[in-house]
This record gives sequence, C-alpha cells and structure tokens, in this order.
Amino acid sequence: MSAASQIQCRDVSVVFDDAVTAVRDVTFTAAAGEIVSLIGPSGCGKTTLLRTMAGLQSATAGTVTLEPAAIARRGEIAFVFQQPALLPWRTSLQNASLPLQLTSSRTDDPTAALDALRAVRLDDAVDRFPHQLSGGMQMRVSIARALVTRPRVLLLDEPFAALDEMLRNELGQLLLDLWQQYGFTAVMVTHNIAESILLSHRIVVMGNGVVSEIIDNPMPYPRNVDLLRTPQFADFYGHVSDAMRRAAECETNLNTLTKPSNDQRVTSEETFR
Ligand SMILES: Nc1ncnc2c1ncn2[C@@H]1O[C@H](COP(=O)(O)OP(=O)(O)OP(=O)(O)O)[C@@H](O)[C@H]1O
Repeated sequence: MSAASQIQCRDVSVVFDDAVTAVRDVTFTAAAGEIVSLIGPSGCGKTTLLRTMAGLQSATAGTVTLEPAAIARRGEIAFVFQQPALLPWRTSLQNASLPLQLTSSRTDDPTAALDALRAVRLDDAVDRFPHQLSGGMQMRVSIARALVTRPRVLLLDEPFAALDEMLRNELGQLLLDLWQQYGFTAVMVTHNIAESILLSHRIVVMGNGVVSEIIDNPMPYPRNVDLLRTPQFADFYGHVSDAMRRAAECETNLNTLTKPSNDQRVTSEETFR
C-alpha cells in the first residue's frame, strides 16, 4: 500500500481571465489518511479548488503541497468525476487497467485491475462493457480505475450526485471500506450534507470562494450507514446545515455588494480591501 500524503493548501487563490475570483486565500490541511469534504453553495469554488489540488488547474496565488510528494503521472493522485467517463469500447477490466497503461508503469498485467474490481465488488462484471452496467456499477468501475494505481490521494468531485439515495449510501459505505483497505487521503466535493457527515473527518464549508468554516466531525470510525439514523447524526446535521446557511447568506451579501449600481462604480476588489 502507498503511504497517504498530507495535502496542504496555503493562501490559494484562483482567478479566471483576470476577472472571476473563483477561490480566494484558501488555507486548510487534509492530514495523511484523512477524509475531508468540501461543501457550499453552487458556484462557490469547490470544483476549482479540487482541480487545483489535483494539479489540473494552476493557482493564481498560494501553494498546494503534498507530503510525501505525490506524482500524478505515476497515478499517485487519482481523480473521480461526477460522470464515470468510461471508454465504451473497453470492458470493465480494460477500463480499470487504463491508468496502468497510461502512467509510467505501462503494464499489461491485469492483476492490479482485477484486485481493484474485486474491491468494488465487481468480480462478476469484469468482461462487461459500460452499456451492460447500471449507473452504480459504472461508478464502481470508475472508482476501481482510480484505485488501480494505489494512489496516495483520492480526489472526488460529486461522485455520487447522479445516483439515487439508496445507491449513494451504498457507494458511500463502499468508499469507507475502500478507505480502510487502501488508506488514501480523500478530498470530496459534495452538495450532500448527510454524505459529508457519513464519510469525512472534517467538513470544509465554502462560500463565495473562501473557506467560511471548518467543522470537525465527532462521529467515531468505523462508520456505516446506520449512523444516518442516530440522534447524534440528526444533531450534527443541523449544525452543518446552519454553517451551510451562513455560507450561502455570506454569498448573497457579497454578491449584493459586488454588483453595484452604475452610479456607484465600485469594484469588488475595492469593496473588500
Ligand atoms: N474555466 C473557467 N473560466 C471562467 N470561470 C470559471 C471557470 N471555471 C469555473 N469558473 C467560475 O468560477 C466560479 C466557481 O466555480 P466552481 O465550478 O469551482 O464552483 P462549484 O462550487 O464547484 O460549483 P457547483 O457546486 O455548481 O459545481 C464560478 O463563478 C464559475 O463560473
């Protein structure tokens, strides 16, 4: 098993086209082996921050440091997207093997891909093509493909958003099992408060590009979906939900301030300096 890496974001800002500040001075650390959720209103910069952590987007300012270093071309950083994005002409085994063929290992040995498919409980679907799989099974193949290189860091962008609640809980449970087995550090963007509570050690709440709150999750591990029916869960859900509301209100207030009437002619930079 690869050692997990700590991810440290320090004063990270991302500005698009010199005009849109998607992420502003974000600082937080995901400890090695921790699961962290990024939640917040739509458009608050979660995906941009996750892509910056993956090295898919450059930071305009600030740094993202992985310790020990994790190298994407060796598959040490893996990304799971909302859509499974499988190649339709490849079987589950061939899709799960893809990173091994693209990364520096360049191996055709199917053992690691078979192991990853077994871990996501798809032993009996290795020779099926994507169109022969349900949505949940396709997502499992996508997760197997991410894990096949034994990444130190797993970044997930709303991986279960397109699935119904039962399937989402089932795959959440699967992700917890895989985390126990593989020991990666995970950062996951989600809109789903219950999912963030079920899975993560800490919940980073964002609003308007900034981190508005970081909430430690007191629920002990190992966890399973039964947690969702406990009074402690209900209490904590209310707490996270209030933080989300505050982030959304902050977003609304900032938007009001950053959209001045013509006669005010104030830039957002001036407003917040
Ligand atoms: N490539 C880009 N060019 C210009 N603006 C962008 C680009 N990508 C994102 N943005 C803008 O940056 C802001 C943050 O977008 P981002 O996708 O990170 O938010 P998000 O919180 O992930 O949203 P959602 O929850 O809806 O997926 C938005 O205003 C978006 O329009």
